[in-house]
Amino acid sequence: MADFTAKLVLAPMVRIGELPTRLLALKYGADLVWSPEIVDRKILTCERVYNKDLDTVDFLSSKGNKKIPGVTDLVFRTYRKLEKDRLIFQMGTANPELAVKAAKIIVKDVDGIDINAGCPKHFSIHSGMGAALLSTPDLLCSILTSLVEQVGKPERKPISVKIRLLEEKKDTLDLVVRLVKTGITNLTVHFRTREMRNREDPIRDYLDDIHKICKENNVSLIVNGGIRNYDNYKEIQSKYGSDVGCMIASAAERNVSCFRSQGQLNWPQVAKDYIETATRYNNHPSNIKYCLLRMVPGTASIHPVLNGLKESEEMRDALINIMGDDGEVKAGRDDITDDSRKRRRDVVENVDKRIRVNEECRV
Ligand SMILES: Cc1cc2nc3c(=O)[nH]c(=O)nc-3n(C[C@H](O)[C@H](O)[C@H](O)COP(=O)(O)O)c2cc1C
Repeated sequence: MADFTAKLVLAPMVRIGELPTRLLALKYGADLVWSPEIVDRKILTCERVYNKDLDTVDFLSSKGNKKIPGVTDLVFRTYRKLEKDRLIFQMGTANPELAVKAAKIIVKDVDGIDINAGCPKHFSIHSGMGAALLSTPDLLCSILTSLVEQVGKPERKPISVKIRLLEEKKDTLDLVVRLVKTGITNLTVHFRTREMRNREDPIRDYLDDIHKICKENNVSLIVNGGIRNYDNYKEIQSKYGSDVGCMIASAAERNVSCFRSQGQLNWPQVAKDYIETATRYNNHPSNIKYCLLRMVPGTASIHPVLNGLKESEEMRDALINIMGDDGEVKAGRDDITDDSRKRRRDVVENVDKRIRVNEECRV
């Protein structure tokens, strides 16, 4: 059974936390990785398929993907050989019965089920999910106890929850006291309130109180919010206790090697590693592009090159053959094929055109 105590983990992140990012996070030193949030109703439309070409387990939706019509029906993919014992599946739900039904579909292929009770986005809260559950603690506790009794115990898999701070300390502590009695194994607290943005400093004023309640009830605590890298994780542990875990989101979105105890790698190296992993596991090109454009700084000359590409192989070519180790577009490479040279010329011309247009706009 996955143990959360004192672990350094990759946060759940919609779109970012697909298989390639999770595998890289594990490679670079994360102890556990969270899937992006997937809502119960979506899981209920899925069929489990073993993908023998990739050796992955895929969950395919019979309803397709509304955002990219006709393009993909892949909802979730896991590579058990590397993720086994380390993958926590995050679910969005506002209904105990649906949560249990959905969890039963997925539970054998993951190592824990986490409930999202912290997302402040409209799509979550308008249907009572995410941070809306902080205002309906009876419902949240009933979801958690149902999952613990009907899925966690029979399948021997941990059930956990991720929350944010409430406006008042007392309300937050009252909620924590209730949550730790539901049978959950771990509590993750994003130490910001629902109204706070990620760029604001987290509030850790009563982390000790939350930690004490967790400890007394044998529930592990993972601290989230503003943690940038491995050294930060060690600082948090030395300040708040060696049994405290840490979860990283935004910093891993920018550079997933932040989990390395030896210090993070430079972004071009990580981007190359990412594209190799993403193409190997046949990740969707639009998702590859989305993730790459978050890790490649907007000031790097390869950024507009990537921005102009659609196919995975083109992005791979751009990062492996066109970009130098410094993250800039290389000049004068003669060891590349005619095809990639032509494509390179096209994209470089494209960049030149964009630069010219930008400069003309500034005048
Ligand atoms: C791109 C992105 C997607 C996110 N998606 C989710 C999600 O699916 N579920 C969730 O509980 N939180 C989600 N979050 C919130 C993070 O898990 C985390 O709580 C928050 O970013 C604070 O951590 P940080 O300061 O390390 O960024 C997301 C954050 C980002 C940046």
